[in-house]
Amino acid sequence: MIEAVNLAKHYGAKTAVGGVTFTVKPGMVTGFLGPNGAGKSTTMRMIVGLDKPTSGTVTVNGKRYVDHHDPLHQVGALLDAKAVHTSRSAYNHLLAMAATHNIPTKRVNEVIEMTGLTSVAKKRAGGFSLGMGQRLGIASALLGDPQTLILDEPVNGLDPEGVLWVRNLAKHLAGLGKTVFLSSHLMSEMAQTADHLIVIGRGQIIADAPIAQILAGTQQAKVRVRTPDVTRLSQLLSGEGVLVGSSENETLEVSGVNTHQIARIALENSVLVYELTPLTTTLEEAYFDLTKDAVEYHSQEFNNAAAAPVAALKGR
Ligand SMILES: Nc1ncnc2c1ncn2[C@@H]1O[C@H](COP(=O)(O)OP(=O)(O)OP(=O)(O)O)[C@@H](O)[C@H]1O
Repeated sequence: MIEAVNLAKHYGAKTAVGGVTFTVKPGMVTGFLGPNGAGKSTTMRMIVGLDKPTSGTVTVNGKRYVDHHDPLHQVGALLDAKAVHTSRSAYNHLLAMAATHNIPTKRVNEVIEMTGLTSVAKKRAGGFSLGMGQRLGIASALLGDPQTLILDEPVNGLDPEGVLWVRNLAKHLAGLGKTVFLSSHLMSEMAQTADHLIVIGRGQIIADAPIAQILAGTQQAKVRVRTPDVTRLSQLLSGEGVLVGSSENETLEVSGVNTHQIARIALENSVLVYELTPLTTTLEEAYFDLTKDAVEYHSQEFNNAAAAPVAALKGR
């Protein structure tokens, strides 16, 4: 269990985390989402005592991280996979960590095998690829078989097999009753892994809810309707609380009425309908909707001007 109360971190005039209160519960996977610079890593670093809060408190399994006598058994964290002694082998890195908690060598071998590092365990960690480094970071987090796991971007750089493995691992650990808190920018992955989401933007909590509630609550459910009589059906459906949009020929996207109501209105007015499909909101859509006012670093949109040099090259 992780409990943050009014947790804040300021760097001079910059507010990295602006007084957040949340609980990460055991027995489920909690995803931590937010735009670049939103405060995810700073929050995670404060949980494990790497950054000192400016104000507020955060505890893991009931105590501040620094007050635990056996921190590796309490909380395993992957925060920066590059934070290893580069000339040390993966095996020796884990062995050194294990020695601090009297963890037997058998467990070092176990986590090496679990994370698929067996063939490179005796190689210099400094020469590892991004993905192998991530695997070593995850192995370090698992070493003490902790009750709470904190994984900052664990699938970053992993191959598809590794991504699937992290997903199954997170679910498995949550199934054992552990607290699993992980961040990712990969929405489709988060949608398949997390039970609960905490969304942060500009250092403030934007949402803290089960994933199903976030998907259901952010946007009105839409129905895609295909009809040759777009204009007439739009007029018939338009009304209070009903929004009708048209994205392509013979297609309407309608919100505010369900499929049954649309079918009835079409039938009563003899309008032919080819298709009625309830559209489900993806986590990506829900995320964009939630964070639209909290994005600090905006990317340039692709337009014809931006694409011009590419088009010019192609034309050569
Ligand atoms: N040591 C520091 N000194 C000054 N500012 C910092 C420091 N660490 C973080 N910040 C700032 O605090 C804000 C939050 O950063 P943080 O790394 O927590 O965001 P994040 O949500 O993890 O972002 P990303 O998704 O890009 O990893 C950013 O504006 C960042 O520039």
